Amino acid sequence: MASKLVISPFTLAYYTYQCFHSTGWLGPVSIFGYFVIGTIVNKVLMSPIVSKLVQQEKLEGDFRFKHMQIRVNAEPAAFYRAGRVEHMRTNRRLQSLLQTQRELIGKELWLYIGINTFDYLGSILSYVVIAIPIFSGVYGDLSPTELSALVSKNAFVSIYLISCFSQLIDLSSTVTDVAGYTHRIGELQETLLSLGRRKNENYSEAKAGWDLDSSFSEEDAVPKDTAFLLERVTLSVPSSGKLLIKDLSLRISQGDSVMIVGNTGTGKTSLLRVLGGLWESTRGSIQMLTCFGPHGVLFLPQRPFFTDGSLREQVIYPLKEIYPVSGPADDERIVRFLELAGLADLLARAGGLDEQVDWNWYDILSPGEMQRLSFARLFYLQPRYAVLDEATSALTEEVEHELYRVCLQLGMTLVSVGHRPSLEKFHSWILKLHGEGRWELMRCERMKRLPSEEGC
Ligand SMILES: Nc1ncnc2c1ncn2[C@@H]1O[C@H](COP(=O)(O)OP(=O)(O)OP(=O)(O)O)[C@@H](O)[C@H]1O
Repeated sequence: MASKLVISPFTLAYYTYQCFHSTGWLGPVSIFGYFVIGTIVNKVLMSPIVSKLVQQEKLEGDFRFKHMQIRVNAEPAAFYRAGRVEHMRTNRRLQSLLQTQRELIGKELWLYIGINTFDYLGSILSYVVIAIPIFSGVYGDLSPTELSALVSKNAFVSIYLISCFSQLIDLSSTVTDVAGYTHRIGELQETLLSLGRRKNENYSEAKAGWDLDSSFSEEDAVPKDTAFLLERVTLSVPSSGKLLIKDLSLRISQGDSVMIVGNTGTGKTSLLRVLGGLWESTRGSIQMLTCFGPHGVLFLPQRPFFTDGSLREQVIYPLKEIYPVSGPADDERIVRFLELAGLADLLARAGGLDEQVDWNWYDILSPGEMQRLSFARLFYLQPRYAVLDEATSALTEEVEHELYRVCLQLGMTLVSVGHRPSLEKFHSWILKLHGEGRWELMRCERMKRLPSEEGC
């Protein structure tokens, strides 16, 4: 397509000149007029195709997403006996995709008819251009031999000029495809750019990336052993504006583990999202003063996350390579942490640390095992601060006790969201969220209540 577009202006200019030379002004003017009409008709036929193509791409994405959703949730859907309803819903998406594809084909049909008609009439036009001067007597004084030589020369030039235009018109179908895809990609880019521009001014993060030796300058007023500093933070749900926390001031420092409690929907996970910089606070400032990563801050989300790959890759995630050095020492550490997490048998099930398994980790692990594996990862990465969002909800109190004990033994300061009172003993502070912006901060051992305005 690009080569045709680049070469076309030169061939058009050359054959326009040749055509003018052979047939006078009548030839080029009628051919150019024909091209203008063809372009207008094509434009009218192309416009609805672009928007249909964008719609088709969106529906195709929705259908693939639904397909993936069923694959991932096949077991829960089977427990609900939801085969029929899921089949109906998936079918509905497929039908709407097929309907759009049919409409697209219908519109493309008219475009193809337009293109072919233009090609067909173009070849007739070339003979009309040649015939007019002959029948109007311009070449009346030529002998039949001279006339046939002239006709053959003129025919070549005008046919070639029309064919140059036809090639441009033939590009219409390719142009509509490119325009549709470009439009869709443009929409994605605009969304990403607007997200990038909406810089979170209330949030600052210590050196991005996995900085293992991060430290702060001496002049820094905040002690080096502080992970988060929140000043009068107000937090609302972005989509609905529902107020969750109002004017929260909090400092989370080394050794001062905090447990966040509260009813369902009061904003516990949302507060962690704000700490992690995923959500913006409505007001106030949040500083993450310790870098993210091993020896820094690590988040354990409510839903465990596993990647594809070997058991080792699950444990060291999100490190790409084995840190600090590959080899038996690292293998021993991983095995020891798997044992501490209560997953000694997993090594045999996976066929070793580096066996490339062909299963989906979500399918072969129970919810409790997933949480245990997440803890094995935490033990391996050994952050200074671990932010745990209901990370032991599928485990018994005894197992929970053991895992938390190991975390503290490894020197981690914890920020946990949890519901069980048995967790309190691992924390120095309890932040209780009451909803609608209200909260209270309590010292854990003595449960000394502090007024909302004071920080930790
Ligand atoms: N991605 C989201 N988009 C819009 N609203 C959300 C989103 N996630 C949570 N919410 C809403 O924000 C409010 C707080 O949710 P959050 O997950 O923080 O509650 P929680 O206290 O952690 O609850 P739970 O104890 O059930 O985990 C809820 O009303 C919830 O519906």
